[in-house]
This record gives sequence, structure tokens and C-alpha cells, in this order.
Amino acid sequence: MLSSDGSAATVDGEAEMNSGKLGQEKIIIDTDPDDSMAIFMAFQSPQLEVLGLTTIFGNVTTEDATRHALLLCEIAGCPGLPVAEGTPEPLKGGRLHVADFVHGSDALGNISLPPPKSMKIESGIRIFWWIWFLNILAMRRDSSFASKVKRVVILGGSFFALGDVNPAAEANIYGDPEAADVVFTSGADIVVVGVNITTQVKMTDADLDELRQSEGRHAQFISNMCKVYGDWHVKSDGVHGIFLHGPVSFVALVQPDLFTYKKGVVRVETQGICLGHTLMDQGLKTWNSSNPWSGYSPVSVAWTVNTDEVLNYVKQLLMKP
Ligand SMILES: O=c1[nH]cnc2c1ncn2[C@@H]1O[C@H](CO)[C@@H](O)[C@H]1O
Repeated sequence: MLSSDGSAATVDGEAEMNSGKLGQEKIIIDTDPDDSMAIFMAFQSPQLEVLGLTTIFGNVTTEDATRHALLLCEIAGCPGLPVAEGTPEPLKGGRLHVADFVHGSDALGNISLPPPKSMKIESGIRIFWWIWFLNILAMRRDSSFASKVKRVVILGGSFFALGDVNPAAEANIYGDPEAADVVFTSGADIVVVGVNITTQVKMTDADLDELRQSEGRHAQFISNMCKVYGDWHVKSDGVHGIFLHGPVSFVALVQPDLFTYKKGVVRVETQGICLGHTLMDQGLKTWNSSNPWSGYSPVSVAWTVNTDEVLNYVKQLLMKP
């Protein structure tokens, strides 16, 4: 959630939080949206007020992501929720990387869903200021946007570990490396959860059976949707079960104590064979001269995860009637 939908407008998997009324935290979810589980979890969390969704290419094109975001809101019983469409292409332009082989060609498990009845918000017309935060171009125009957002939680990158697109890069960052680099160096309060963390939390086939047999409000929908995703894991990773990328980063948003973090400046490689690689300066050395990490604000990089507690939290929310 929270976007890699990469720039704030394009990094998939980020959520931003701001102070809300009645003790609720206000969040915006930026999504592909293969993060349907995490989106449903947000809707099932009474301490959160979901202000809206913004969309970005990733597992599908931005246009399809918008359609699916609208549909997910309808399925979750929030048909009027604002959905603002993000950019159709990376910041630099060029080739779009659409990973439609992970969750099926529709990113929702190919379960033949009807088109949504509701309409998107046209970018730039009725858009809220905080949605503009998700627009990387706006962030470049006005760096004060970053300080107006309480926190940005990003699913993206892989820290000192393999990526998932190739050995160097994780998909959300690889989709728009320039945008991701702008976000990481924006000065916003950022928590980033890489796939080195999310792949430690796996829903096994037994967990999925438990979910299917539960009274969870969206349990059947999610179980059906996860079939293609599960098959992909066998083929791609030799894993029986599914990695909970979106849900784990969502838990970092609402239960941050289930993780430990290290602070450091993160930069993204924007060229060459390591395109999309995220590299953090851990602050272990006083460099003799300035380098591309110098002078930027550190972000919090998830370092360890309490896998059992996070999995329990995810299951408990998804099994909630
Ligand atoms: O092999 C892959 N190629 C491209 N995207 C992938 C792959 N595996 C997972 N994801 C997608 O990338 C995000 C987490 O990095 C998730 O959105 C997941 O669906």
C-alpha cells in the first residue's frame, strides 16, 4: 500500500498518515492494486479512516489499477471513496514494467469480476492537497509537501538482499526508480519495508485454508483471488503459500513495534545493470568526502520482523466478520 506507487505518485505500496478526528488516523493508499488484502485490512481497522486511494501501474497499467481500486472499494462497502488516478508512465517516460504474471492479468487473480459502477476522480480537478503529495511532480515543485504528511510507509526495495525482478531490484522501485529516489530524498518521515522483510512472512496453504473456512468479511474473495498468486509462488520461488508483501507493510503502519528499524539515507540506482537497486548508508563510517548519500534526511528501514505476530495480526484482521 503506500505506493510504489513509487513516487509518492508512483511507488506501489505506500500509505500516508495524518492526524484524524476522533482518534482515527487518516490514510491514503497508493496502490497497483495487487494490495487488495492490505486494502481490505485497512477497511477492517477501526483506528483508521481511509481518505482515498491513488493508483499507479505495477502489476497492471494505471488505468486498470484505477478500475480495480474502484471495484475493491465497492466490494468493501465504500463505493463513494475517492480514487484518484496516478501517472500512466514512469517519471522519466520510457518502457512501462507491468508484472501481470504475478497476480493474473487483472492483478486480482483472474476471477472474472464485473466493471466498477463508481467513477474515479480526475487528477488535478477535484483532487485533495494530500493526494497531490502522491504526485511526484508536485513534490518537485514544492518540497514543503513532504512536511505536510505525517508519515509515508512504503513497500519497496530490498535492503542488502536480492530483489524480486532481478538480483538487484525490487518491482515497485524498479517500476520508477527516478520517482522512488525523489521520494526517499524528499525529507518526509518515511518507513520503508523491503521484500527482504516481507518475504519472511508467508501465509501457508494451511493458513489459506483457515482463512477460507473463516467468517472473514472478504475471506472468500481473497481466497479465490490468491489461487493464481499461490501458483506463481510455486513456479517462481518454489514456495507453497504466499508472501504477504502488502499486508506486512500495512502492519508496519499500524503496529510498528512488531518490527525493528535502522535509520539511514536511502538512494536508488537510476541507471545500469543495478537499475532500481535501493542502497542505504547505514552510518557505520564517517566518509572522507561527500557522496550521493550526503546531505539527505535519513529514513527508517525495516530491519527485523516478528514474523509470528505479524502473521497473526494479518490473519486476525482478515478473519474478522
Ligand atoms: O517476480 C516478480 N516480478 C515482478 N513483480 C513481482 C515479482 N514477485 C512479486 N512481485 C510484485 O512485486 C511487489 C513486491 O515486490 C508485489 O506487488 C508483488 O506482486
